[in-house]
Amino acid sequence: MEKNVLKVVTAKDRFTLEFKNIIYTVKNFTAYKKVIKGVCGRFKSGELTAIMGPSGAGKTSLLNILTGYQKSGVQGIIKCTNERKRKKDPVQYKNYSCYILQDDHLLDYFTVSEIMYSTTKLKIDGLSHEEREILIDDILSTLGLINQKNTQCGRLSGGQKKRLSIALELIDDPPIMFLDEPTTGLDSSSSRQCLDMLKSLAEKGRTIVCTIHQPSAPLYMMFDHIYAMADGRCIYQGRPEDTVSFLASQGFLCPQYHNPADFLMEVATGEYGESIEMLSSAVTENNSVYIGRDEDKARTTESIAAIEPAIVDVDFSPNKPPSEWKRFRILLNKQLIYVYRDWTMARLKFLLHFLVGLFLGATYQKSGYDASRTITNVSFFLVSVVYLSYTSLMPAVLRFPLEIAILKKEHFNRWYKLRTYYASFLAADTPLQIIFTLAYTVGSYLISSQPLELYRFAMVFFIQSMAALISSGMGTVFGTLVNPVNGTFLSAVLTAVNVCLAGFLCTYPHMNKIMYFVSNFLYMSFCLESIIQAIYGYNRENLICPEEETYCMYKSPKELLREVGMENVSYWVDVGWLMLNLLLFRALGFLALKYKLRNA
Ligand SMILES: Nc1ncnc2c1ncn2[C@@H]1O[C@H](COP(=O)(O)OP(=O)(O)OP(=O)(O)O)[C@@H](O)[C@H]1O
Repeated sequence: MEKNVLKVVTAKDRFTLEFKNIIYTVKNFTAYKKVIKGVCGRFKSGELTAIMGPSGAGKTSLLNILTGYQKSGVQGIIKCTNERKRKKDPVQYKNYSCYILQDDHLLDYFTVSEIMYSTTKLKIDGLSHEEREILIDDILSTLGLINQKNTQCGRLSGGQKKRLSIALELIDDPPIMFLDEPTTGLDSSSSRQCLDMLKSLAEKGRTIVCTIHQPSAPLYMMFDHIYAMADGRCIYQGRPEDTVSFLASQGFLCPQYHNPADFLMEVATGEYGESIEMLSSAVTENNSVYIGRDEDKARTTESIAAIEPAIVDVDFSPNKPPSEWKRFRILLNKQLIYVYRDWTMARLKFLLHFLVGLFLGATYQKSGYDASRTITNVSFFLVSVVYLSYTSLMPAVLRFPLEIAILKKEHFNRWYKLRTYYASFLAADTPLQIIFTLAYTVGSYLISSQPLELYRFAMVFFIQSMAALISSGMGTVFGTLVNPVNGTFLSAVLTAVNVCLAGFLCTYPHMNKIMYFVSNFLYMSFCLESIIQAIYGYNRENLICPEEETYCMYKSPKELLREVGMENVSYWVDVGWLMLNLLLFRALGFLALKYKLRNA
């Protein structure tokens, strides 16, 4: 398959984006603030457009609105038209666009070629291995990344990461591209390379819109269309070479040899007196001139006509995407490779769980059969459940904020559905949690001298795994909804409450009735109850009372069950409640992610 990524876009797939009276209001505690104050404009195919303006002017807000990333608080009309179809709704033209965010969220442990390959599989179905390789080489060569093909993403420079983010979106070749500050953090030569590449893409008929801070004069002149903003209003839109004459017509004379972009920003920030109101009114008047300019229309039609005869095999009908099942397998594979490569994620944790199991087992040695240490043994299981819960909860709380950044970008650009991502996450996370729990349970169970009966071991292992899985689910919810600091605090509070009400530090017969009722909803109380049943229930024989002890109160396991108020507890009912807890937190995790993606 011969494929050139800088192909010409057919007339039918050229999109023009028009927006009218866009108002964006945000709520700051009790007050409302208008961030965008009724702007209008048109971004055409074949043009590289820059949204410019001083910091806080509303550039990113406008871009978020045009991409459909920001929906709440927005009023106005966005219309996307092309030669054959009339599309009015951002949700519809979203299928033809991509949004490259300012921060490049990439998986550090994958090489450029691996991440490109897995993304081609997520985006396009039905290509052979060779065809994918050709497509990848083509895109990487175009973006000057071919020499970094085997470099890990984490080791790329800022500019290379930016180009890789663009390369990933070019795989399914969208005719509309939005980029938030593609040159921020790049030196002048990398900025030029980046704009050169965007310009080439635009010249072939794509609609390319990016925000930019304050370009140098040569970079400014590379754009086809400037959309300048200040204080939520548009203060100039037109060709870069017309900037100086427009400002002069409004009484702002640009000094000779001064960069027009700098001058525009100086005027925007009020260095030459109050200007925003006047300029935005002038732009509104001129809008009809720019938008409806006959000469422009003629130019567009002309350029399409000139390009069309050269078109070969360039239909933009979206590539055939793979089924969500295929995507699930690709994502799962990616997650497993990542877990394998990041040795702290699996190997280090496995080793630590095993060592801590040995350590705690040795600490509670003999407590499993010694009747004088029965209470100590119950505390051993409480400590085990707390340990396994906390070590599953905290990584999820800390990991998810990073995960969401990648998820937002990939989900927004239609790489996969949220449910596919979540299913692959669960499919990778569940066995991991179970393996970690096994690493802990084997050593701790044997060294603390618990009954050597396989079914009791299996019952304890099962409950401890449930504790780890439920906590991981809770961690997903906290990590998604709140920042790591608040997530850590919430986790600590929740664990402390769970420990207090687990039925050991304060036994059920001695517990306040309301607190006893509350404990019925806490997973740790079910965990402890069912483990005590597994160890001391099921007609366990009397424990051994050491010779040096004159009396062992809990020689009979039934006595312990009676004392802690658990003689009528059923292991399987507790398992049922734990399953419900698990389902609840996994479902909440999904809803939290959905909420987060909707309210990006
Ligand atoms: N959700 C929000 N809540 C409160 N204020 C907001 C919100 N979103 C944007 N703003 C405010 O709106 C203004 C414009 O923000 P925006 O990020 O669009 O500016 P910008 O031009 O992209 O700035 P910069 O170049 O510094 O990134 C800022 O004053 C910002 O604080």
